Amino acid sequence: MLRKIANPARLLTFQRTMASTASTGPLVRTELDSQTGYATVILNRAPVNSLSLEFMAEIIKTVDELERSKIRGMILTSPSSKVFCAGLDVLEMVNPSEDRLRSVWRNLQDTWAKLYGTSFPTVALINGHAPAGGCLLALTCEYRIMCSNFSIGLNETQLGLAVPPWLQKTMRNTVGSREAEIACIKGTMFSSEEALKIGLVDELAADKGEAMHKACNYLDTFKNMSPYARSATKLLLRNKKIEDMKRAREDDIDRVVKNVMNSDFQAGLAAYLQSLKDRKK
Ligand SMILES: CCCCC/C=C\C/C=C\CC/C=C/CC(=O)SCCNC(=O)CCNC(=O)[C@H](O)C(C)(C)COP(=O)(O)OP(=O)(O)OC[C@H]1O[C@@H](n2cnc3c(N)ncnc32)[C@H](O)[C@@H]1OP(=O)(O)O
Repeated sequence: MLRKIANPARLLTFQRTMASTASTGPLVRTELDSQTGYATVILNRAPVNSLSLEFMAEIIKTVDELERSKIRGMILTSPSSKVFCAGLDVLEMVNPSEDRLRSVWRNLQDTWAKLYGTSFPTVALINGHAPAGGCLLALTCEYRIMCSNFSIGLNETQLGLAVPPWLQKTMRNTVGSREAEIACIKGTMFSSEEALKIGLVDELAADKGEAMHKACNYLDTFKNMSPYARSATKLLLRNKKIEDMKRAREDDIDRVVKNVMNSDFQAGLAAYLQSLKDRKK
């Protein structure tokens, strides 16, 4: 839970330390298997794949390129041994300029929409923790395979954030209304095993190798199917939700701006950032 913080100077130290953490190589790497036509998309923003404005722009660009390349399937994963994606870059929420905050939120909406509406089949290979925005990325995929001993969930309320309607709906479609309602309100983080039990993930794997094997198995189920029939059906199932999000997107952005610019939220966020640092001591 969030605590109030008395000393804003501690927050500045945290900001500097996190901003100095650089990724090596491109923010998103893609490996294409020319035999199968499957692309592995590797989220590559060290140390925890937190979603900054620029990182989300790269993800969107990558999906656009994959659509143009007519791939047969996508596996979304991380090079880390511990973290799939740690959610939004929390620094994007620390005293942001309103313009940047609006752009961040717009990019998050677009990242969700782009991944949710791909014509090709998608698998999330969740080889590490996936809180908040990390769970969002996994939920956009058609199928989720998670390695054991990690956690996943929409823990936004624990951070003082409301879960937007379009994300609530995605969760509802995946785990059912009752589980989604309780999980979103409480901000529950599920262990891999619990996530399997409620249907938040479809399969577990002992390690990344096994998860990759299972991911290819899922994609192989479409090998002899007309890509047109497959994608048309998927888009008929999903397009309305994307259109609904787009129709309400300005209200959604206004709500987030109000939420994040609020001084109580900023105080709570400072305490949360400090608690992340303290965990390491
Ligand atoms: C901008 C507008 C936002 C408005 C939002 C409004 C509504 C949103 C509602 C729903 C939509 C979806 C959006 C959700 C919001 C979010 O995603 S908020 C982020 C939530 N994520 C977390 O709370 C995760 C926090 N991190 C952890 O729990 C752990 O780091 C981990 C992921 C479990 C990994 O643990 P591990 O021990 O391996 O690593 P460390 O903890 O040592 O972390 C390494 C390093 O990375 C920094 N870091 C961790 N998480 C983040 C992050 N999300 N953003 C930026 N940086 C992060 C951490 O501080 C360490 O840094 P160092 O001390 O400098 O080494």
